[in-house]
Amino acid sequence: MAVTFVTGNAKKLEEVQAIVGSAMALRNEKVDLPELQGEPEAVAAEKCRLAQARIDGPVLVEDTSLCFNALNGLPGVYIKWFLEKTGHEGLNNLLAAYEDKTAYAQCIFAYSSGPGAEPLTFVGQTHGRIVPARGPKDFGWDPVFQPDGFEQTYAELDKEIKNGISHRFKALQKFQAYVTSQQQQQQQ
Ligand SMILES: O=P(O)(O)OP(=O)(O)OP(=O)(O)OC[C@H]1O[C@@H](n2cnc3c(O)ncnc32)[C@H](O)[C@@H]1O
Ligand SMILES: [Mg+2]
Repeated sequence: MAVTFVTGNAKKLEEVQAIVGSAMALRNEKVDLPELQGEPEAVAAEKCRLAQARIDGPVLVEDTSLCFNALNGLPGVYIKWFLEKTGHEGLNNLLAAYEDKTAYAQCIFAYSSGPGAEPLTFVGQTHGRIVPARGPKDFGWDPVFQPDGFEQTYAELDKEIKNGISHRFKALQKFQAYVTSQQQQQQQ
């Protein structure tokens, strides 16, 4: 049965489709789920329960955090509001008082196989640092995040390169490995 990926974010959906390709049957439902608070895994799991309440069958959601090491992981799951209210410059300014500009991007997919099933979570992280904005401004905080090992920001990197090293890619790899293992068990 096709898995329904629930997100209100068209750019996320594009990346998920590009990463998964034809390997998995995914359909999309565009629902604006509430922005929850708490620890990232708990937020992703609760988001999945809320999505499952609206969708019959297997459901997948993801929640993305941008975590500054100098701030012990904040803005974290609240990055959406920080970005919206302070912009790229504000994100840089948050770190003005600190030497340490390192950060990590984190994606947590939460999957429920059907109503009543407890969500499973799959975490992916990519480490890097926060820099003044460079590159196209069409996806979130991509212009201010420069992944380790690269001279370009996420926004400046070719899409295929971002999708081969990203927090989203790493989390999806784990999710896809889980799905494959489930399919193998069913065949036995
Ligand atoms: O409906 P959902 O899936 O929740 O979509 P959303 O846009 O609300 O997404 P989140 O709640 O996960 O909030 C994450 C924020 O980070 C942004 N974001 C997510 N993934 C990103 C990425 O790979 N690069 C840059 N910005 C990203 C996104 O636009 C939001 O502002
Ligand atoms: Mg959201």
